[in-house]
Amino acid sequence: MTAVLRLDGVTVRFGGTTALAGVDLAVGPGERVAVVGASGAGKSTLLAVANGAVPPTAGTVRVLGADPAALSGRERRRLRARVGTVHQALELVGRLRVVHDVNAGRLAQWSAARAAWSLVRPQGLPEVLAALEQVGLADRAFERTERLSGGQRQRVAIARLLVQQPDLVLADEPASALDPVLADRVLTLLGEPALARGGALVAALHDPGLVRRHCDRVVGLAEGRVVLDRPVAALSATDLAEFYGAAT
Ligand SMILES: Nc1ncnc2c1ncn2[C@@H]1O[C@H](COP(=O)(O)OP(=O)(O)OP(=O)(O)O)[C@@H](O)[C@H]1O
Repeated sequence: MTAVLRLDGVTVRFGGTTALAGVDLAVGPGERVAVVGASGAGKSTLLAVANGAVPPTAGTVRVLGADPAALSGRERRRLRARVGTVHQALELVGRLRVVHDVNAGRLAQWSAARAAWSLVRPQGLPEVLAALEQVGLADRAFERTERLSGGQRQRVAIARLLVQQPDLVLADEPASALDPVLADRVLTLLGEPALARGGALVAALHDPGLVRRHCDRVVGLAEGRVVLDRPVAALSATDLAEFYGAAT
């Protein structure tokens, strides 16, 4: 069975800082993996390596069966269309209207002409409005993204992923600015579509409750190393809390 995501001996160094140190990780179809660990443990770097944004200093990465570093520009673009990322910094374009920020999720699937025309006349509007409806923002579609609150922007980033329909979802603290009810809803929305297509969800999460309710497996990082890799069902009630406690 081909792993959706596979890291073998991945080390990432930024100058003198080692962000990841020899990480091995294989994520299979249908898995929902929580990446946990203290600030600076390497969670964001792991996600950045997985989406091809950061090349490993050593080791190999395979995303949906391909090595991003070995692909041509066109192949990399095709792979990017199948990987959905919710960044910690969200990477929305505040001056654009919400509808365009949501459609940015499909740019890698569109021709340059269609992408440009979409800024004049938004393409695929029914899907955009349906995605915004799912995150409770249908009435904000034509507002400028910069006028939304932090939690609302986070939901725009989720809607972008919903129209993209990726096979691998990489989410960096996707619910950090949301109230508990919305956080649960967003985690469900993020995971279900990818899993239904035999894909996977890998999410850095700070809330042990979200990990328990929405993930099957926990990978704990400390100083760039994997120090915990266990099914959620095998964690005792206090294990996670202890790991978070020990990791902070
Ligand atoms: N672009 C970069 N340049 C230099 N150092 C970096 C860079 N990105 C990350 N680092 C360093 O690598 C280490 C891991 O950072 P990373 O952002 O992956 O941690 P994290 O677990 O996601 O933290 P947080 O929970 O605070 O987001 C840290 O020491 C960080 O300072």
